[in-house]
Amino acid sequence: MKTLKDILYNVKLTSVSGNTGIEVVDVCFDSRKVQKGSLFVAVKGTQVDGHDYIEKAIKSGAVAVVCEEMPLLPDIHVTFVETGDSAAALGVIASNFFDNPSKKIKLVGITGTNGKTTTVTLLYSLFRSLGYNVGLLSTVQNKINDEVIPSTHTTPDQISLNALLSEMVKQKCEYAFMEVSSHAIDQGRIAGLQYTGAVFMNISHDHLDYHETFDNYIKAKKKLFDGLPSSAFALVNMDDKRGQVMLQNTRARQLAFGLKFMTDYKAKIITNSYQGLELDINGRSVWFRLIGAFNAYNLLAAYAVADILEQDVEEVLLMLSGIETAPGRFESVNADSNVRAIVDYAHTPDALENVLQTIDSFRSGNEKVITVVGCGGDRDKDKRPVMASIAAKWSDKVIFTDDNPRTENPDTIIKEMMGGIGPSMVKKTLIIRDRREAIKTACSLANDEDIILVAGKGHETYQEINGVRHDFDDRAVLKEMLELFKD
Ligand SMILES: CC(=O)N[C@H]1[C@@H](OP(=O)(O)OP(=O)(O)OC[C@H]2O[C@@H](n3ccc(=O)[nH]c3=O)[C@H](O)[C@@H]2O)O[C@H](CO)[C@@H](O)[C@@H]1O[C@H](C)C(=O)N[C@@H](C)C(=O)N[C@H](CCC(=O)O)C(=O)O
Ligand SMILES: Nc1ncnc2c1ncn2[C@@H]1O[C@H](COP(=O)(O)OP(=O)(O)OP(=O)(O)O)[C@@H](O)[C@H]1O
Ligand SMILES: N[C@H](CCC[C@H](N)C(=O)O)C(=O)O
Ligand SMILES: [Mg+2]
Repeated sequence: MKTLKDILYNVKLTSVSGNTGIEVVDVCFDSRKVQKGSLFVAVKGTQVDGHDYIEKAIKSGAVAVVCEEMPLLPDIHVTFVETGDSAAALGVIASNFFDNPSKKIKLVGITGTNGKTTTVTLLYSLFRSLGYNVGLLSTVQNKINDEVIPSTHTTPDQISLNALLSEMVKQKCEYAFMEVSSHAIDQGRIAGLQYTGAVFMNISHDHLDYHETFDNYIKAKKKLFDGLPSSAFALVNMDDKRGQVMLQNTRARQLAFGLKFMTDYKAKIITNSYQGLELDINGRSVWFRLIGAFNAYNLLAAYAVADILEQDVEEVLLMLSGIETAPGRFESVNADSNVRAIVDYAHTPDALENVLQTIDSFRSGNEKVITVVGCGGDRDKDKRPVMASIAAKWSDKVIFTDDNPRTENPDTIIKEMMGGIGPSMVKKTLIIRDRREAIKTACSLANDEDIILVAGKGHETYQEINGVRHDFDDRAVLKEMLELFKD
């Protein structure tokens, strides 16, 4: 059992009222989860202010409260701790509560608009095949060795994150590879963690609903590198013009990778086809199973991390060359059909353009490209017309459909997408809101050798409408429809 004093170690406090020697059984930032003996941390959120729930938390048994403003609550005999930043304090508290697991494992964080899941998944698989005990924290799933723990976020909250890392330590994991989202950095979810290294993949248009400006989005990502200790490494993609920006204020050892300039880790694409990628990496030529030029960056980043972590590079390349793509990332759907069908998680303009350009570069004759795509509700609205225009530009036929409308009116989302469709592109555009019907239509329109891309949901197995997740899997529906329309 820990005392409040133990778990406040290294937390920046502005004042304390009450006894810090009391025992704390649990740490909560949600009043609804408080039990007798909990510490409640009041965090200001995007929807509500956790400070409004302090009284409720105390009624439910909280023995101590961490907050940014002392509430005016008379006759309440709990300990109050004031801090300038509750979310950051929660990170440090959660680390202390779980005995600082990030100091007992080699933790590597990967950030970037696109490529995080792919790269952490490559690293997880690579280090497993090299014989290590490994943890994974990703959008698709969390893993502790071979055990799968479903993930709710790309980067979990402070408590879930440290609980997972602590379990990884218990299961003797030597390495943990985690995705670090910009939301997580901004919300203090990674505060208090000790990284062995961090990787920057790229930055492009996304999440402006949350960060409001692109500059804020860059600054959020940079904070990961600014917070690294001098013992860590900071590895950045030099082909992205913000790679250098990430390194500006870091104390960590600086390393770079890229395809365009001479850097520490350099790759050249020799062959890029549906069979995979042949790359020259630092002078060695190797075939990989992943498809698309963008995946050269993910493979190169994984290789660089493995080398920095002092793995045998020959063995690393051998193992990496056998690893499959992450679920829902340029995943081919195999059906008894002559149509080529791909499911991809492209939900940003850059990702969609990369995937469609890749498909375009593989065309050898008159095969048509049919794209089914939508944009998520309660997310960046500005990317909608841009994604629509990219989809139409690179496709012969494009079908706009629903993708997790959440609490928004799906017709409004599609209307905003249509804002990116000029008169010359209207005739190749169809609107079929029901995603199953949209995929069915794409399959009915496709002839032998044509290519169908279903973009935006990748590994997701649901369609979220008004808080309810209805079962839906692009891969399963696509397979079913391809078989329905096969010759
Ligand atoms: C917009 C956003 O990021 N929201 C995250 C945020 O919630 P919030 O700030 O909206 O919280 P809030 O509802 O305002 O509540 C504020 C505080 O009051 C507390 N509260 C609230 C109600 C109550 O009755 N009692 C109570 O104590 C809450 O527990 C919270 O501490 O903090 C919560 C706890 O960490 C997250 O679960 C939640 O993620 C929501 C569900 C979400 O959808 N987030 C997405 C956008 C996200 O984080 N995505 C990134 C990946 C993006 C990408 O890279 O593509 C991710 O890392 O997953
Ligand atoms: N290095 C890359 N550069 C640009 N686009 C990429 C890259 N890697 C993958 N993509 C595209 O982005 C999509 C998402 O990839 P991935 O899931 O690896 O990214 P992510 O950063 O984890 O995304 P999220 O923010 O949703 O967690 C892929 O399906 C592909 O279309
Ligand atoms: N991590 C991203 C995932 C987007 C996936 C897409 N299917 C959507 O729902 O918009 C987000 O939460 O913004
Ligand atoms: Mg991800």
